[in-house]
Amino acid sequence: MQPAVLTIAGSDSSGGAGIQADLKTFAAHGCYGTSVITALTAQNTTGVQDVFPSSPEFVKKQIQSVVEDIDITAIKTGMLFDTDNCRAVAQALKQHYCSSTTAVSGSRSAFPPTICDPVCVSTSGHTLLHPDSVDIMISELFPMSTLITPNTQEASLILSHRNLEPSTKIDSLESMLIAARNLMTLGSEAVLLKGGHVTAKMADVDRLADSLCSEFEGSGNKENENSSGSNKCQVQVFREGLFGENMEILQAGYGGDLASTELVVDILIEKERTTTVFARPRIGSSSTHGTGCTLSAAIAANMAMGKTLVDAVRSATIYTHIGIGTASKIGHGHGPLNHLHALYQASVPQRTPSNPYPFTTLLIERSRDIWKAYVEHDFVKQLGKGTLREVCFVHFLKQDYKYLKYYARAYAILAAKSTSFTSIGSATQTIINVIEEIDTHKAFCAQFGVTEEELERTEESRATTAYGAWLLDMGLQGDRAKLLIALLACLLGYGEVGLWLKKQALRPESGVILDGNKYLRWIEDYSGEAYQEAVKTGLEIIEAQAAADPPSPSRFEDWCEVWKRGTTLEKRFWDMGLNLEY
Ligand SMILES: Cc1ncc(COP(=O)(O)O)c(N)n1
Repeated sequence: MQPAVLTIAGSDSSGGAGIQADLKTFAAHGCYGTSVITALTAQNTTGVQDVFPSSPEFVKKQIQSVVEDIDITAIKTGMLFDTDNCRAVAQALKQHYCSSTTAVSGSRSAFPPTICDPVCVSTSGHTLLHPDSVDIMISELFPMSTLITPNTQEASLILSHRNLEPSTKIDSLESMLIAARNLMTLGSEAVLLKGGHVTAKMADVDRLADSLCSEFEGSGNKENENSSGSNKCQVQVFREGLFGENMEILQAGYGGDLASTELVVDILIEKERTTTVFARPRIGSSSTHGTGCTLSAAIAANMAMGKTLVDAVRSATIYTHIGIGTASKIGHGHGPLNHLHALYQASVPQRTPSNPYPFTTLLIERSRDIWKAYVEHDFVKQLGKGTLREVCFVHFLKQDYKYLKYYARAYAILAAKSTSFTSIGSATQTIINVIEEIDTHKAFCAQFGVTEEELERTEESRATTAYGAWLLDMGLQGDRAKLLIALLACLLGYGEVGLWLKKQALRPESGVILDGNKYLRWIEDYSGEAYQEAVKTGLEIIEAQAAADPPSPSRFEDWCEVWKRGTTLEKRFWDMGLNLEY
């Protein structure tokens, strides 16, 4: 299925914004792009040199030609330039979509999802919509729009035309929320207010989420990727490419100041009580020409593919973010984004100072539930409280001893698949580390009355064999990256568990106690410097691999499956520990 999507916008001769950005974005999403040109611009990355508008009659004709022949699944509008063209667009669309006998005349439900990007002024400061046309755009186009997507400057301009607050500067998340709510009164079904020009930090996002939740009588849920079950209100916060829950291990490796990371935040309001906040790290780049066009085109394409509005906006913000992050320098001014990144590589954000582990963050985010089930397993909690039955711990230790043999052998395969002395060396070093870890194991076991002979004689449990054999299989399948990811779930998970337990111990209500805990040494080992250093090295290797050879979307999906499987097998290993299953 290749849904047809229509853009009604201006042409950008430099190819970064307008019609050209839209068509590339549609293509990148697997949609068939059609276009109605409202104006030609003589434009490049340094500015707009001239504009030559299409006549309103010709705009209407183009729309009729397209919609009478092709079944359009979503529409986006961009630069409309003047009052006559705004009217022409509204009339032609109404004429087609509201004249059919089945359509409720004039009602928005007659239209395909319609995204209105109220383009008013170019980034370079050139007028793209006559100031006296703003009123017509509001009265004619907003009521037929599923979503409008102004930036803060456009929002100020639009609101000032209706004497609504804040008519001047929108420079904080609080003023963005007020503006977005006021924009909701202008007739569109939903509003996405883009905060690219607003400076925000993590604490600002938390404060906004808290105030939204308390405003809605605490029935909202500000957890990442969760929504409240109540249909009365919904508050969601998406933090993309930023460390979230159960990512102690990534934050520890980061070593910077997360609180000072500059974020870009967009606010989506669908209904009075349905608000979604999208936050991501700001990329310091001059390749931002056409960002607004690209975002609205991506939302339209995602909706044409059947996504809900929230999902469409979420993936469009990620698509656009990666487009900025992977852009090549083109032209002498504000260059275009890389619209086609999704065709060649998966949507993995670039490494930045605020997140040096974007690939790993994405892997964890993609299978967050399994990861949480693994690192916050009952076995781990009981171990932290010191209530874990000794027989379970000993059983686990014996099986872990068996497992580590597979683990070391898998690293030997990794060494064989490595082509530089550095990578051969680091795989070999891990084998040496594992052998040293075995000594710790033996010492532990001795402490619990288990001799080395008994360890060797232990029968392997099914969970151990399944996990170990799978690791070796991943090694034999060919892709070095796949093997690295297969090994990562273990390396990272134990580091996370060590740090998580240490953190829990600071919260008396968690019940985790380190003083007098008979498993303290285990916790100390995995939260200790040596193990954490090994984790850091592992993270560096996997991130370097992903950055040096960015995966295609399908290869990335394969990798996600490997990660998910590894995490599941780890979780089953704890299950086995608790249930003493052989
Ligand atoms: C044809 C056309 N449409 C839209 C924009 C806005 O894009 P930007 O805000 O990046 O200048 C533009 N410059 N040209």
